Amino acid sequence: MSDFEYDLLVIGAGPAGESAAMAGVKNGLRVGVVEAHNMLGGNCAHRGTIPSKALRNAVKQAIAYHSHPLFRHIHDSQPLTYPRILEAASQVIPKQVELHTEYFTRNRIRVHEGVASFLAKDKVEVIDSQGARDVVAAKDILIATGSRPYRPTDIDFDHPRVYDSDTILEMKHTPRTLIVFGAGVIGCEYASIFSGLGLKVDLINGRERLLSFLDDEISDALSYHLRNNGVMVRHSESHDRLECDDHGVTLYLKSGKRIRADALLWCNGRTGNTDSLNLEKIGLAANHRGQIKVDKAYRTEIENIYAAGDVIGWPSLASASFDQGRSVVAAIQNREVRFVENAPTGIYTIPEISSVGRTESELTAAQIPYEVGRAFFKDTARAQISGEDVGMLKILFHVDTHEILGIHCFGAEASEIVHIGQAIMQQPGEANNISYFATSTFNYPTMAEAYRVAALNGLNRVNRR
Ligand SMILES: Cc1cc2nc3c(=O)[nH]c(=O)nc-3n(C[C@H](O)[C@H](O)[C@H](O)COP(=O)(O)OP(=O)(O)OC[C@H]3O[C@@H](n4cnc5c(N)ncnc54)[C@H](O)[C@@H]3O)c2cc1C
Ligand SMILES: NC(=O)c1ccc[n+]([C@@H]2O[C@H](COP(=O)([O-])OP(=O)(O)OC[C@H]3O[C@@H](n4cnc5c(N)ncnc54)[C@H](O)[C@@H]3O)[C@@H](O)[C@H]2O)c1
Repeated sequence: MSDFEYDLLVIGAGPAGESAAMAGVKNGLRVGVVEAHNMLGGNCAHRGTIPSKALRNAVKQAIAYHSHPLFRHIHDSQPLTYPRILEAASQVIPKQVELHTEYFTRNRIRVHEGVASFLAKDKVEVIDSQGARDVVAAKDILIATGSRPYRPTDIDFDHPRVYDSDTILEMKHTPRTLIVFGAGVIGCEYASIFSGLGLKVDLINGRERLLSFLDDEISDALSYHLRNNGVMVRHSESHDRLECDDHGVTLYLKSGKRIRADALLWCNGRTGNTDSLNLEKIGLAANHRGQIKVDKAYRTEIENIYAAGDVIGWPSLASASFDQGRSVVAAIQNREVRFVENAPTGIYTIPEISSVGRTESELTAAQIPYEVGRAFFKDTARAQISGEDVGMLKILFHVDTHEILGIHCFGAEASEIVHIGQAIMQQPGEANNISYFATSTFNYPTMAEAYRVAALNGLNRVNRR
């Protein structure tokens, strides 16, 4: 017996779950959603993408204000504290919740508030915070439960000076020094935020270079600018132990180094939210990172159960999750499914980074002859006017066909700028050609000018051969 019945039941109302629910309703399915949190938006809106981007924006505005000659005469006696920027940044969350709630209301999608766990392949129970229980049945079920920070057992996350990317959003003071352990995307973004706020930051990287999936030149630029902004980047390190006391933390690294700071932000990895789902009941297992394996139609090993978003692991992006959710509905309805790959990267460090397509190292390894066209932001009128002149756009293209193979950018608005190139790169056949940028007229002054400069730079190099 069940209390509710649907065509599609979505567990989790983050980007993957929400987009699947919307696509389901628009395509004629009866859709129900289960969400453990008492507000919509998922971890994306409450703990991940949105708060971290809002924090960064607040810090960037403060940096611009303090460094702009126009405001130099204004003396702000109040120091900029973390709680102050957190308060400013937090204002976006209720707006996000309102937006997401409106989507569900307008599309008349019922949201069951509570934690879902499987009773059978087509049935889940939902227990709410008061202990009330509903049984919900559906032909197809999507697991879109997202992820949370990975917490190794030897780190005391209950200590008031130890944070992860969730609890840092509750920090009530402004440390003077901070260790950011883990230099993945989250670690690099938070290192930028806190160094922008004036903290002395030690960024501990387990690998030999920062964000090694990036083009080497961009990764090197990030290291340079983080260091330039006061971040001490330490590569190839791993932790031995962490000692905490009333005044701070001491991190002992396996290399023998000992680093002392007022607080530690642990940013090393994420775990899929699968432990509450009772997957054993239906014969489904998650891997050691709590992630569920899917095929290219986002189907798990059980035919009517799908998974999307962070719970399936790579690429673990809100951008990809939105598209994966829609793809799940296409799969359920036997329409053509887009497996989401080649998502651009948009990394909100200071400076910002974005790229799409292949890197120089990948093209070299694949023995594809390419040429490089570069434009430096300092040489564009728009960047000179805005004063944000740190940055570069780099276009990689095939030396014979001029097909664009990769676009790599760092500097202000890089994550927007990359889309101009992406649009051309995704054109079929010969329409994907760097000459587009040399033969089109762009608004001036804009950052699109960088594409023209980079294209001409690259084509001139080919013509010199
Ligand atoms: C600090 C940080 C910054 C980030 N920045 C970016 C960025 O700039 N750009 C980008 O593209 N991505 C970014 N990401 C990644 C992005 O936030 C995630 O990829 C995205 O949120 C994943 O969406 P999702 O739908 O899988 O789930 P989530 O957003 O994780 O939501 C899952 C939902 O499922 C619910 N849930 C879990 N278990 C159950 C259960 N058993 N029953 C009912 N409900 C349940 C949870 O309450 C939650 O609301 C960032 C992540 C972090 C942590
Ligand atoms: N701007 C953005 O696009 C943005 C911003 C922040 C986060 N994110 C997404 O969030 C995800 C997580 O970011 P991140 O910085 O934590 O790291 P990451 O994926 O780079 O992981 C950091 C380190 O932790 C290890 N690790 C990961 N999960 C683990 C687990 N469960 N157990 C043990 N070790 C584990 C990894 O091997 C790696 O060495 C990324 O995949 C990223 O796509 C994106």
